[in-house]
Amino acid sequence: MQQELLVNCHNLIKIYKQADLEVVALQGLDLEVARGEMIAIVGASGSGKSTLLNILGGLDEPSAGKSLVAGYDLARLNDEKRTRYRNLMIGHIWQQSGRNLLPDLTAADNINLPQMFNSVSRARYRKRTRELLEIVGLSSMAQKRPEQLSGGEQQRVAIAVALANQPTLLLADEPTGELDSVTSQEIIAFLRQINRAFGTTIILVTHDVAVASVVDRTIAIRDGRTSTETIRRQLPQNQPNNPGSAIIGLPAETHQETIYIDRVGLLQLPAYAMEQVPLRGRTEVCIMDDHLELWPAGLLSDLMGSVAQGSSAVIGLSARTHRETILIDRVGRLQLPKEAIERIPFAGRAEVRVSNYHVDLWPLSIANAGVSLERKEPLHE
Ligand SMILES: Nc1ncnc2c1ncn2[C@@H]1O[C@H](COP(=O)(O)OP(=O)(O)OP(=O)(O)O)[C@@H](O)[C@H]1O
Repeated sequence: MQQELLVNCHNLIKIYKQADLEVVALQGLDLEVARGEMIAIVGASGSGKSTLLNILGGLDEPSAGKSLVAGYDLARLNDEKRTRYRNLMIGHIWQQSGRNLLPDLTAADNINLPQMFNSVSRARYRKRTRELLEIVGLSSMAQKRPEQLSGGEQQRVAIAVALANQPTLLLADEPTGELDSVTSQEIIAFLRQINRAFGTTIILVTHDVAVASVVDRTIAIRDGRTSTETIRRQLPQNQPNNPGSAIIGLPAETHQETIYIDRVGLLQLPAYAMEQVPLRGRTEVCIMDDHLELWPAGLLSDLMGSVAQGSSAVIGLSARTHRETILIDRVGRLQLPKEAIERIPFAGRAEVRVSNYHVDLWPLSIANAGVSLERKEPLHE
């Protein structure tokens, strides 16, 4: 990742202890977020999304692992530093309006409050509140209490509250969970505008898969670990996606997934790859010069005829290509052969490309060459 990292978590672990019970909520999670990015975190209930957000927001302490945000080491904050971190660096938006806004205060006073806690002068916070109400399109609602506002308007005020102290990182935990789909889209689009206009880094937890088309990356968490990453890309027109492979069905703007590979080569293929290529049970791993190809076991021999007869120019494999058959389970989990991780420089992650008959894994450095991520320079206020 070329941009400055704002969030850098590695092997993050969170264990909750209750009486004699231990719940491992995060079990070795890796996450990197560049300054100015907007990413979504998705995952089943209980997968650890809120735990991660609470740690990043300084509301909870990690049990082990690296967790750095804007130079703050979240595992080593004393009370004073933690309060400063929460007040100055972080904006939080929750699903429930009651958690975002105080019901007895007007919209304007709700936005004033966090600034007053930060000892901002009255003149400055009133000016900032007026500006924020304008930004969220609610200037005329300044004196309304939350119950006098619609759900979408309440979340707009919540966004203004979260932005009050100009946070570096905005954390939104299911901010549209209680809204209808049209209002949800408006709020997500609005968060995107904030991200673009002010360069505020945003991490959004959501169940809404449509959000993937709005954010820069979507990271899926499974059982307290990062499992897949979907990057929204702009592929240049007329550029071959992958020389030497027939990638199917990728429009100019497409989603490609990056998966994580651990040190011993364990990985899980994304669901769509498993749906398109019948790899279940066993797969043949072909180690090419710069990437790996995973073929359904037996199919290659059928296509190439006898290996002893040489090579197939059509499918680009020579008889000398190193091949090995490995096991793969129903949900796409497998362990790459040692030789594969030694020969291909994955450095923990691979881009998945699905072809007609096979699934390819490319190291990011090679996969990214010539295919630029659609990113913008953050604007500062
Ligand atoms: N304070 C706590 N004490 C004990 N266990 C907890 C605590 N908070 C979370 N957990 C447990 O940690 C695991 C991860 O929970 P978390 O709330 O982070 O998941 P989630 O992905 O946000 O779920 P949801 O989508 O339902 O909000 C769960 O097993 C949960 O029961």
